[in-house]
Amino acid sequence: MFKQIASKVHEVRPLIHCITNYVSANDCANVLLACGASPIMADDVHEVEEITASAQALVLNLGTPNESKFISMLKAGQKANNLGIPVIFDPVGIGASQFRKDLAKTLLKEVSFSVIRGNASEITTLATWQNHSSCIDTNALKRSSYDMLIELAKNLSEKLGSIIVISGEEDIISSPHITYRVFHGHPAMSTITGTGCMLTSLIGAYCGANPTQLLQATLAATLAMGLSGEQAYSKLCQIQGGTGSMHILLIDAISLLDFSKVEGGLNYELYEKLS
Ligand SMILES: Nc1ncnc2c1ncn2[C@@H]1O[C@H](COP(=O)(O)OP(=O)(O)O)[C@@H](O)[C@H]1O
Ligand SMILES: Cc1ncsc1CCOP(=O)(O)O
Ligand SMILES: [Mg+2]
Repeated sequence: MFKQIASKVHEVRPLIHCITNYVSANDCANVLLACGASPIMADDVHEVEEITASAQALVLNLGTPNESKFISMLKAGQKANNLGIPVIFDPVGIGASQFRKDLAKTLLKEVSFSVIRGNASEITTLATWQNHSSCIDTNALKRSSYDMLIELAKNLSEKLGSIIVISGEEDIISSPHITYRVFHGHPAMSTITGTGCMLTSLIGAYCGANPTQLLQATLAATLAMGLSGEQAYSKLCQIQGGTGSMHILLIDAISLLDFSKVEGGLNYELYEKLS
């Protein structure tokens, strides 16, 4: 199934419209090319609706926000919603300023997101804005922090109607009723900037090419990123490279990934609550 989802990206070559930050924009464009998609970064208000209309997915990334980029995000997001194009949101550094929080709150109100991907701190910040009693299960607080994050992802997904991805040492992918845990990746991935943004773009590509299977596409993209991180790190050790090489090796690995050739199999599971 994952092989089929990934192959579809190469077949369809979906155009992915990214309104994103200037730190990782180039990496995201290269990751999209590496997985078989076609990137377009465009954020001027005069063209975003037209570009979104010709795209198969829209990625909104809050990494370097400003007022005019925000207006563009709103317009592009609403256009995508009207046309049924999946919209993916990356709330980068959402806890860092009141400005980012206000922008994200408005986006969540005005745009319907197919997928929201962030690290644990970003998604926890989003969850605290929702109704506490339904979002944070107090029994879950007593269990391990991953159990707690899983409950939080599930509840947030139900509340917002979006697939929630919490990335990190373990990745959580949750719809309201189905939750997966992915155990791939490597700590070296967080020694370079933009790996989260790259994962969000990859999710955009996989969803854009597989719009009727958004949960499976999101899971496949998350597995693809984790596996690529592992393969990049293993090559990095062979060449005794540093973080600059890790950056390049990661993009290499995404372009070379073949799900049918994954040694050791895929390490993920459907989460089932024990209590
Ligand atoms: N300690 C880790 N072990 C394994 N994979 C990791 C680790 N930290 C990050 N990753 C991987 O790096 C990618 C980016 O995740 P993350 O670092 O959470 O995003 P962000 O850059 O937005 O904070 C994901 O594919 C995630 O699985
Ligand atoms: C460092 C930085 N500053 C603004 S956006 C950005 C990149 C963040 O990328 P990621 O969340 O993927 O590490
Ligand atoms: Mg991030």
